[in-house]
Amino acid sequence: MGEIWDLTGSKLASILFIWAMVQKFCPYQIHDFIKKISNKLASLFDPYVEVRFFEYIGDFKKINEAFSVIDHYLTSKSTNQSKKLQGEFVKNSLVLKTDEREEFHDEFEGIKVVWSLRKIVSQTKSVSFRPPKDKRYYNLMFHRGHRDFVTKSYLNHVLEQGKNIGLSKRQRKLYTNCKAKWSRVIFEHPASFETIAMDPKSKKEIVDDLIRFSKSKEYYARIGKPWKRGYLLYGPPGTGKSSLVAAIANFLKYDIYDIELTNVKPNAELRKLLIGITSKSVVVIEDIDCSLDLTGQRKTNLENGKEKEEKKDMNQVVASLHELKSEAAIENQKISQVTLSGLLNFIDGIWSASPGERLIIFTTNYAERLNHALIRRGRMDMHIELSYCGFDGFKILAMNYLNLESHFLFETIRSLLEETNMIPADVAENLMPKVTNEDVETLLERLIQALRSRKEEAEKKEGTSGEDTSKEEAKDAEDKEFEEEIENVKS
Ligand SMILES: Nc1ncnc2c1ncn2[C@@H]1O[C@H](COP(=O)(O)OP(=O)(O)OP(=O)(O)O)[C@@H](O)[C@H]1O
Ligand SMILES: [Mg+2]
Repeated sequence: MGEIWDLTGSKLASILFIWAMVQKFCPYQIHDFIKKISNKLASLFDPYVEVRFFEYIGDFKKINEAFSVIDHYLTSKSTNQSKKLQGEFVKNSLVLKTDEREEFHDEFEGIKVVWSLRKIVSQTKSVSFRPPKDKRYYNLMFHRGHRDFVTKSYLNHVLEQGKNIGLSKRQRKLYTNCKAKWSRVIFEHPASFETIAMDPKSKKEIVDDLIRFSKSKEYYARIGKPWKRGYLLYGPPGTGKSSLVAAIANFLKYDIYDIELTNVKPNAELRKLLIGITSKSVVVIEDIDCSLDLTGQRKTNLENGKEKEEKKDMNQVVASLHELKSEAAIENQKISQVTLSGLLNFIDGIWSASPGERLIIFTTNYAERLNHALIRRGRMDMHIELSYCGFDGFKILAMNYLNLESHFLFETIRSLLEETNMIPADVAENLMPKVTNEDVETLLERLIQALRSRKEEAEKKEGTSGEDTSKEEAKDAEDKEFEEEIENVKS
């Protein structure tokens, strides 16, 4: 054994000596040539290919998206396998990651690869207070025989999975517009389909439609239509239209873009806003009927006497505001600048041309006031009515607010809800304790009381309207008698 080491040692010493001579006396061309040959020789004995994905592109200037997508993929897969983990607090929750020293072995369609997180330690001496940054990168190693498979199929799989994981984990945003600019806050609304009180059949239809839509990328491409869908939510105030918008965004894990049309000058600003809307988003225009110029029907109504008066009043208000020359007056003037055609262009034009899945939702209290062109199928594909609280809706609210599945008072509530109209917001309000320690029975009794008085009010109204009609009928009969008398006198 010792002899072998002696022999190898002396051979190694001779090779190093010759290499030193070559470096000293040979010209550079020969030097490079020998280097190339030695690299080729080395690759013959090393069959592995390595790919590095750096965290930053350039000099820490731009984040490499591939790195973060791979990070999502590996974090989700490796935490189940790794023996050494690292804990980090990310956005207020604990995330476990594979320790930097650990390798992660992945297998896809029978091909094995090895991932590791490495870093190039910075050698530069920093003059600032900040410590110099190390260059972190993910290293992917695989057999060179699988080069094509890994660089195409496997990496596509990693990027797709990583993107989906990233999207489901990201903190979603609520965007609102001030003129042509979006400002954003973190979107954290607790609404979900489980907590929305509405007819279970329509709820199922919406959920099915959303699932179908979110999985239909190829379908939309095949039929040559943009990957968009429009919903019109209509119903009285307090029936859950805004809550349903939040539940839809939560279900799809989309951002929300809440457009305030009265803040927008048409066309130019609307177009600018559009360009800023990203994929996987719900665009909402609440109370769309409140913008006068959006409703053709309303324009014709303005010709009617009562509405004419309203218009006159409006003009007076606007005029007096103008007199004040306040900023609010100028803003008010903008209301009339939003046009129906501007909005139709918004839905059909550039909006449709931009890639990615998007949902557009209009809400209104008066669906019948909207111009047909705006809500026809193809623009607003689903028309969803949110209405007064039924017994199914009540049971959901009782579960949300009281954690109550059944109670002997439920039957009384069922029959009262069948006999009278109460919006879910009012039912919910009655189920909320007004003082501490109010028990379930007291709250249900209060709701029953509210329903009974609502019913009595409705019956009284019906009674008075009945009286009114009989009064009118009596007056008509009197007039007729009077006319007949005159005719008789004339003849
Ligand atoms: N269908 C519902 N399911 C659950 N909660 C509801 C429902 N409807 C109303 N609520 C409750 O009432 C409150 C008001 O509801 P929401 O703002 O969604 O009504 P809306 O239909 O958008 O009213 P508006 O037409 O005035 O904008 C919500 O915060 C929610 O707690
Ligand atoms: Mg609302």
